[in-house]
Amino acid sequence: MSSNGGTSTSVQVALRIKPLTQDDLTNLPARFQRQIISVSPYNQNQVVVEQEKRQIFQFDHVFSPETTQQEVYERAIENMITKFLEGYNVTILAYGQTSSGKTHTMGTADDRSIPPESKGIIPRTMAALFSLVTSGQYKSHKFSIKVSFIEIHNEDLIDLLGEGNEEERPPVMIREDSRGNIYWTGLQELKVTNVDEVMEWVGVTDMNSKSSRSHAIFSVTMVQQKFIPHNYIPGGQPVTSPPSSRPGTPASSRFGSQPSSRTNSSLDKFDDGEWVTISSKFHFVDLAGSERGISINSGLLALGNVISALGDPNKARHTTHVPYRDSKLTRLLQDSLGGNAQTLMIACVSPIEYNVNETISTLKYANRARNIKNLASVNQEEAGWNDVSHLQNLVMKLRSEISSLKAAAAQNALRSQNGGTISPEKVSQSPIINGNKHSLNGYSEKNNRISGMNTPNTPNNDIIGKNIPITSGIPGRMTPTTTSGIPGRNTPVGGRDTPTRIRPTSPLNTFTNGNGNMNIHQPKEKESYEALEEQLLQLQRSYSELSQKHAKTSAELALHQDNYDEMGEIIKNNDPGIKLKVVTEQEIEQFEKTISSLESKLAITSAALTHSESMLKEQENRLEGANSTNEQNKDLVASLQKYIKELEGKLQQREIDLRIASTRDTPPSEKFISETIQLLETRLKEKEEAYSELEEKLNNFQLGESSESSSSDKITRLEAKLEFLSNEVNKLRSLGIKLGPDDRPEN
Ligand SMILES: Nc1ncnc2c1ncn2[C@@H]1O[C@H](COP(=O)(O)OP(=O)(O)OP(=O)(O)O)[C@@H](O)[C@H]1O
Repeated sequence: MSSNGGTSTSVQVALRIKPLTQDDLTNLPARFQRQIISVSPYNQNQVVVEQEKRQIFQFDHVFSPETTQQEVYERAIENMITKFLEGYNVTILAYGQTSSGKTHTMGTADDRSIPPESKGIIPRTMAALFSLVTSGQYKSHKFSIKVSFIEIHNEDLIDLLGEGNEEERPPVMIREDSRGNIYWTGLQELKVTNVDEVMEWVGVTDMNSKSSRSHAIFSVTMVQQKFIPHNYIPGGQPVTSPPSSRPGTPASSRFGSQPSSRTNSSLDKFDDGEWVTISSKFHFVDLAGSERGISINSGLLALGNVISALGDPNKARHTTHVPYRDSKLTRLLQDSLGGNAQTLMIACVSPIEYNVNETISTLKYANRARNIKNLASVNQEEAGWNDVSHLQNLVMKLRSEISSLKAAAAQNALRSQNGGTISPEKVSQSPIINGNKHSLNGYSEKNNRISGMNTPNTPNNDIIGKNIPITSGIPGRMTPTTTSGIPGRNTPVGGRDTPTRIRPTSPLNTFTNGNGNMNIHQPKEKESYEALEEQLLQLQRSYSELSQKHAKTSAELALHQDNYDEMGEIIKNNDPGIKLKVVTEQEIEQFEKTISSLESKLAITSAALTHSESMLKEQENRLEGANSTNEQNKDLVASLQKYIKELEGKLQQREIDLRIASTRDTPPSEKFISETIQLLETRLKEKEEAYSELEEKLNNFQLGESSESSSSDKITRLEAKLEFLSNEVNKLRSLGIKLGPDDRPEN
């Protein structure tokens, strides 16, 4: 599978705000029904959350509560179908709290009872896909479309389309190929040819009863064969039509309609261009309710960690490890997040205040996902390069072309010898032509021999087998020529010449005029002849390599088969002298199940550990915050204490003033006087204490701690206060008030 370059694309994120439903209106107290989220009136891709503080979030699309299913499809999904047909992997994920509209949006639970306008993304996409692949636009393509549907519940993979008893089915296993593509085995994949069939399968799974704690993944795998003419201009119109089928392979049906065919000779058909195989997969993921993520669902937890590792710009810069293996969900979505896929996340939210915390958390989560970068590329390979029969045919065609060219060259040589004309007899007598004839005969014998040996493949079946290994069959096994007697064993065509990977050219087009007569210029002809011979040599080399590989594989297979047979014999004879432990397929399956369950447990533990770590970090941050608040509070208490002291001072002063004022009209009593004196003494004492404190500070004053002028200012202020107090005392004395037993009033 070649990657055609690869385009870096960000994960697209759409936000969908659900309308207030009858359920919300009846079940929630009216005071919580206030709508707190809306589309910004200034930017259609922004939402505004109105709470104590206003928050604005930006997305690639924002769908208001009024947006219809059709509008969501047209604005966000339609272009992804085009990408899927171009050969890109596509993933759409619906994220959000329970009842936020994920299933409604995806159409995961759609069946016949759903009115057309309410149908979700899956039925709309499938309808569009089938309509496109059967349209004239893709008439030169052959398609094979398969669907699968799985549920992930507590790290268990459940095949929703699986037949029979769940316990008896092979375990669903997640695998990664050498190119990093994720695929799964043991899963039922159903070939579908129209949207009704698809929705029937979806309908029988009863997704309406899907737990909000489980994830549902509906997947479409598409394999298409496309004919690319040699004079193909990328992005432009193909210049020629493709042949009806690849040579040596019967044409497979394209949902009833055959690709258009020309009335070309088989050589023309073959040489016009090449068949390429494009395979792509489309995942529709309806995630579990996000509010349960933290407490229950390790998949969502791991998804959060993956998004965080890929989407948080600070982390993404330093993180080399992305914890895909922490859960089955993230493992399945590995190539959709940061890998080879075009990905859209639809974040679903409720509009009302009651759900505000979950809404904000969804908005933040989705916003982070926008930073994830994928590297999407078309999954394409030329058809037949792993296919022996295809390569054999290629060798035959090239040999035939060389023979024709040799014949033409001889004819030309004779024509120039005879002044431009040539009789048929002369042609047949020509030694060159005889040589040709001989070689043509030789070729034709070989041709017969090869055709007899080959089992033509049906391209679609062959390709699907290679790309999506489903059950225990060996992926990518070629259709063998069975001579060894061992079922399924591949046998190479030993000792034959070898083709190599080249683009077939069209020499006949180059050398044939409109009437089909030869019109050959010798130098040109020689060049082409040499080029063809070179191509043939290359093909022979490559073919020989392929044969050797086949021989090796066959030998290995034979060895295994022998061991297997030997063991079978031992078991059959039940020889008590030999105690051999025979590992049966059932045991392997059992091991795989145990490994799978251990992996699940490990994933849950690892996800919980990651979660605990993040909780710990959060607690540490909170503690740090609390400490700093504490410090601030201490400062506040100190300044408040100071303020209270000041107020107390003022109050005392005010009391003194009042007492003095009251003595003006009536002579003060003994008690009054002694209380006033006590007050004044306290005040004086306080001032003295403050004064001595200041004096001490002044003594300890270090240069640089405070300016000299500010210290002297304080002293001046204190001196003024002292003066004020002694004035007050004098005033009291002048009123004849005795301020102590030894005091002498002024009169
Ligand atoms: N955009 C919408 N328009 C009309 N009704 C909607 C919309 N979105 C959701 N609903 C309705 O709200 C209810 C809850 O939606 P839905 O079942 O899709 O939520 P969910 O997020 O899939 O929940 P869960 O996590 O439990 O699977 C359903 O009755 C659905 O029809």
